[in-house]
Amino acid sequence: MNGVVIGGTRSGVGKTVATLAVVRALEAAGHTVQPAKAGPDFIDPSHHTAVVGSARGSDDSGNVDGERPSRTLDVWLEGDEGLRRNYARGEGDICVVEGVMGLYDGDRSSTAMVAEALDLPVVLVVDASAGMESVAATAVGFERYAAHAGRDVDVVGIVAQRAHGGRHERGIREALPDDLAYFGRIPPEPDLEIPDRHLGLHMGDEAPIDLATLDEVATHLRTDRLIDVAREPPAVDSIDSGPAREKRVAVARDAAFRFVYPATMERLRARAEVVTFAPAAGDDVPQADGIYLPGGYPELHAAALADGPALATLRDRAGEGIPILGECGGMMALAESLTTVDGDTHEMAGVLPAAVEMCERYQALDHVELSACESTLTANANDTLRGHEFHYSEAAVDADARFAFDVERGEGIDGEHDGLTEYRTLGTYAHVHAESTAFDRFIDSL
Ligand SMILES: NC(=O)CC[C@H](N)C(=O)O
Repeated sequence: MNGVVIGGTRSGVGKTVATLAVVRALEAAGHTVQPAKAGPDFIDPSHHTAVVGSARGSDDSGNVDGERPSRTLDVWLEGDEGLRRNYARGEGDICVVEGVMGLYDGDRSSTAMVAEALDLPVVLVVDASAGMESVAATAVGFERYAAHAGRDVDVVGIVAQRAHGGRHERGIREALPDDLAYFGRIPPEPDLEIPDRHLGLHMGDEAPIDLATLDEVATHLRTDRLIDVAREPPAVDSIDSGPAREKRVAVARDAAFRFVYPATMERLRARAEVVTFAPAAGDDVPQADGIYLPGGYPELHAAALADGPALATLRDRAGEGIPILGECGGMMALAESLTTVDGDTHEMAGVLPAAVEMCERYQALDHVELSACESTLTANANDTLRGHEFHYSEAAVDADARFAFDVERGEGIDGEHDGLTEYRTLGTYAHVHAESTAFDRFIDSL
């Protein structure tokens, strides 16, 4: 599958809107598009997933999987090879990879590193709201910087963000040197701003960009030129992740439990039967050999969760020794209680000895690395796991709480540890990626 990377000159330049418009423009030209996102984020991919194909986001019955979910490409979490394997499992004839921050920013998994690992060309999104010839100068700088820094980054052209047509656009285009293509513009348009994720944590289907507006914007993009520059990454061998087992894993999937990397679902499905259920919509937990509760927004559905049957069933299953893995929001549902920012406290499953409280600001947002102090559901003793943490809550744990992981990098639950354990239940603030060994170990433990 050919691909392009949409990189930005900085955070907040409008990469997400440019990416969504590129996706729509390519679809309008008859292509099947696989969206992807550099970095570990769950929010931007949800915006991609919501505009791709016929997918129009979720309803509360728990349908949160779009037709072609956006893939998470993170060099630090997956390694170069893992990243290429993940990319290769995408579907479509062209992959559009949205970058993270400014093109060269980030020392663990920058957009430049993702583009290098996949050998994909970079289309640079440059803010044109207050410039014309200087837009071209900026692009030349980003292109030349690669050689200066000894990087294998191929900036092939620009999308001018917040550019008017006519004289403005012409001025930008004519100032570009021959080796930088003009891929079109995003007009200045207030309706295209996505509400700040840090305040409201808007997912793609909760704050959708109006599709008609997006499609109008897409008409200003030069898809023919994008198709010309798109390239295919180096080939990879698929890895054998272990034999399929006659086991069944129940995965919570609804508006409360929605932070799942597509690669994780694929990995689980490759080795076990996966059944999904929607606890926030009143589903009970299906019969299964193991249960996975991904992260999400249990705090927004705390009353529905507390009223439904799933939490009590989780408590019973945990006591029976069924392996249960909860990540961040999933761990919160396994805790004793969850207090929202309004001060309401809801009883949760009561499996893990922690009282979780939502805070006004995010408490952690970064890559994490954990080392296992004991053999646990997702790791053997001394294994290291890489993941991502992003949450507004904090967890107050009982004095005799048992942790399975030391935190080598990141915050974990108390700054030093992650992985609360009781019975065969494990709850982490870390979300681990399927290219780590965690999910294979989980399947092996069933
Ligand atoms: N990453 C997550 O699962 C987030 C959980 C929850 N919404 C919080 O902010 O704490």
